[in-house]
Amino acid sequence: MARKFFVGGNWKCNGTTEEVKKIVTTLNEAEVSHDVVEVVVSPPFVFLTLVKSLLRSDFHVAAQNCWVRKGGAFTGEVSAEMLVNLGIPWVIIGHSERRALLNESNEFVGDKVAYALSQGLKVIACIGETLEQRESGSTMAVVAAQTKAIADKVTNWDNVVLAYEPVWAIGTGKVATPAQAQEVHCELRKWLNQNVGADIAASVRIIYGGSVNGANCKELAGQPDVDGFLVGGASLKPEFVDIIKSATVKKN
Ligand SMILES: O=C(CO)COP(=O)(O)O
Repeated sequence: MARKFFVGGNWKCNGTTEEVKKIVTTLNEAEVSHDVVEVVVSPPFVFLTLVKSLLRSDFHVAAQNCWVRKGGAFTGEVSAEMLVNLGIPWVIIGHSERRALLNESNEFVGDKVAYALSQGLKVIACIGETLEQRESGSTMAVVAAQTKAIADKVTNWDNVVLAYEPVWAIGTGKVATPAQAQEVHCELRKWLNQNVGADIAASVRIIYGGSVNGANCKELAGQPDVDGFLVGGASLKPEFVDIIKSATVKKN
């Protein structure tokens, strides 16, 4: 099965109403065919309905997190049921900023992914090693353990996109080289093949995140196991359109 190129824009904790409207206008005017690329933008919770109402219908919206189980007495949380109720199709789970700053463990992330899927959401599940882990040679062990915690709880991977985001590349301007990204994506696909199944390994999209911009996206997109991007800083700028258009590299 061909893996459709996927470009996500993670706006993180950024934006005002005016800025959000401006970004959406830029996206709506972009000459991009959804035949070659699936585009999903992820504003903060408070802007989800605004973005959904203004954004072109061939692009979709993701929340940046959701609660691990059914909603209830969990002050400050937003449940998967609420996202479904608002017609939000996607959610990002396990971003390294949440893993590091909010102590989300591999198991907690696995539980969240499983619960969100069970409610009908599609999930962008994030994994990735720190600089220290890379330098000590444990990159694959780390990302395999993160992926295993998801695989332990998930049987149907149809609605999962795996985002490999090395922590040392996030927001640092220090992008992984195309070879570094390809190496990990290829190993992850092998891991999925051995531990989850051949069909799933062949069909799951593994996207790269970490300092992707308009200048480096094409070469990264040219790697056989790079199926798209999860973009932070550059997704707030007009160059996000160039990143979306890097999908055409796969067509050549
Ligand atoms: O964390 C990221 C996307 O989720 C990547 O962020 P940057 O593109 O700003 O490095």
